[in-house]
Amino acid sequence: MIYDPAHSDKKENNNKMKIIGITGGIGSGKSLVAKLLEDKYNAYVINTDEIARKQMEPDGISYPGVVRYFGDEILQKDGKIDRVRLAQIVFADKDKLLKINELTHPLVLEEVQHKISEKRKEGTTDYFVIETALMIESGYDTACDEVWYVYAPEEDRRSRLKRDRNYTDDKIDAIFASQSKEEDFRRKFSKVVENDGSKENLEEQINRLIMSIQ
Ligand SMILES: CC(C)(COP(=O)(O)OP(=O)(O)OC[C@H]1O[C@@H](n2cnc3c(N)ncnc32)[C@H](O)[C@@H]1O)[C@@H](O)C(=O)NCCC(=O)NCCS
Ligand SMILES: Nc1ncnc2c1ncn2[C@@H]1O[C@H](COP(=O)(O)OP(=O)(O)OP(=O)(O)O)[C@@H](O)[C@H]1O
Repeated sequence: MIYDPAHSDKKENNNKMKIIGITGGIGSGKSLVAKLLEDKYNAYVINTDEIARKQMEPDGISYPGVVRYFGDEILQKDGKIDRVRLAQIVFADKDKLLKINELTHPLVLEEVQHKISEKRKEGTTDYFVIETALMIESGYDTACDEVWYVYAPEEDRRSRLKRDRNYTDDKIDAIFASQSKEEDFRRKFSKVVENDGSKENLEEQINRLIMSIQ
């Protein structure tokens, strides 16, 4: 069966807006899946990396707490947070990673919840999509009707990150080590998108998952 937005009953009743969490390790293809949902299924997508980034800008809500804890060594001359430096610190030290999570995730979750209410009120969105690598650590899944885990083999993710973002092997290793493992994701989330084939194959899986939503 193919999804047909014209016959979707969700448009008439904004309470039916479904909240889908898209998770998976770095470079697994979450953004690609989210983009497909946006383009074909009238979805509105938010990305928690982007929210966290905005909130850590000098006028952002988490900036004071992060700077208080990590000190001037993470600041650039212009007062902005030096993200390269901060990444070196948190991805090399588990306690510091936990600390940055503690300082940022509750504020990101608040913003996510605020956006959900806004979109419910507007009543024009069928699917509200929360894209995050940190579904398990952050508890964003508490806001979701269902969560899809996007899987891709580590070697594919590594080569995409090197090709598209110029990441080094060391940076990739540090981030892989800082995130939940495949078995953790599979244990927690039963709906899986296997992103180890073509884009067409990905589209078919997404169509099937959308059709399975009650
Ligand atoms: C460490 C920071 C400064 C690096 O910034 P940078 O611009 O280089 O990278 P970006 O934000 O795009 O993240 C790169 C990748 O790292 C991964 N990642 C980011 N934060 C975390 C984290 N806390 N734990 C594990 N992986 C993470 C994500 O998969 C992301 O795709 C930044 O990621 C950050 O502030 N992280 C802590 C806040 C956070 O957890 N944000 C993510 C979702 S709420
Ligand atoms: N099936 C695929 N075939 C080829 N390239 C792909 C495929 N899936 C994703 N990619 C590419 O791999 C890169 C990583 O994908 P994407 O940005 O969607 O991952 P992500 O999970 O959102 O990463 P992050 O955790 O950093 O947000 C992108 O450049 C994307 O275009």
